[in-house]
Amino acid sequence: MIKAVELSKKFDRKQVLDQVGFQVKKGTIYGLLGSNGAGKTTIIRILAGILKQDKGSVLVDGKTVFENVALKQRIIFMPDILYFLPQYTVKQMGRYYADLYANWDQQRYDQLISQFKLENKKVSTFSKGMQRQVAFCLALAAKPDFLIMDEPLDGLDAVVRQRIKGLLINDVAEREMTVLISSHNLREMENLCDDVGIVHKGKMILERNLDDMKTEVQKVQFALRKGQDMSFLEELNILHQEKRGSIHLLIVKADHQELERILAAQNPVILDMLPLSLEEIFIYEMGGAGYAIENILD
Ligand SMILES: Nc1ncnc2c1ncn2[C@@H]1O[C@H](COP(=O)(O)OP(=O)(O)OP(=O)(O)O)[C@@H](O)[C@H]1O
Repeated sequence: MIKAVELSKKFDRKQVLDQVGFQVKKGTIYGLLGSNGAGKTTIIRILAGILKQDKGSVLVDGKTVFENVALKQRIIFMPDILYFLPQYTVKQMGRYYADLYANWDQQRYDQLISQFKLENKKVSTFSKGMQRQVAFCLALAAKPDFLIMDEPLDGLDAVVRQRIKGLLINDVAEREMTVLISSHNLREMENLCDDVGIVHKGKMILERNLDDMKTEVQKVQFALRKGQDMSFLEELNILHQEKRGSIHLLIVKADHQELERILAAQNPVILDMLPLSLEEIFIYEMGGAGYAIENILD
């Protein structure tokens, strides 16, 4: 498990992180979401042991990362700006990682390199997107227990992004790898993460389990007969309500079947339970804090 407790950090006099806390459970993927400058990279650098917080603590498997060599062996940190040893080819980078990481799997590295169709050239001569693919091959072949990545899918085309997501999900399912991934795009994280946390101006403003979120909030449209009593609506936890002609549209925090039962009991003329995207749930749930959400829905 990765556990961050009340992390605070100032740069000069600016409070960049203010008591940020979250947990990434073993064998799950956590998405750290936020717009530019929210504090994601700072959090990730602290987790990776590159930067020291002013206050709070970070524990990985119950231990601190800073200056813990044995623990660092089990963690791969993929920064937003990649660094490769100058002059090193794809194969040479593999040999370098083999020396660093006890779990290194050469066969897997060779497989991944051929799957991504990467030639054995100097990594520095590759495009940014190809360098990112090499970084993923290295990270996955090192078989870390913890993989911490800062905006890793940026600049990759849709096919490669999908392939990488598949590989990550596979390692999480098979080896119980624990993943923390930062992103400024909620849609990108929707089919990847188990949990997400939204950081805004250095504060954690919302943390949710995505499966729970999808089962807890419903969208429904219905129409009743003219003049029919609507007082049953007062019993519902309505996040959003609209009326178009005789049709009512509701976003409600409720169990799917329970809501359907309540509405069906009114003998409606029309009753449709509608699909709801994660984006819509966030927008309605966040209410007044919508400003922080808009930027991660591009
Ligand atoms: N070394 C530093 N010195 C001074 N200020 C810094 C430093 N690193 C980050 N900051 C400031 O801290 C704030 C948070 O930056 P951070 O890089 O953590 O945000 P982010 O969420 O990763 O943003 P982005 O999505 O743009 O990468 C910003 O206001 C940034 O200017």
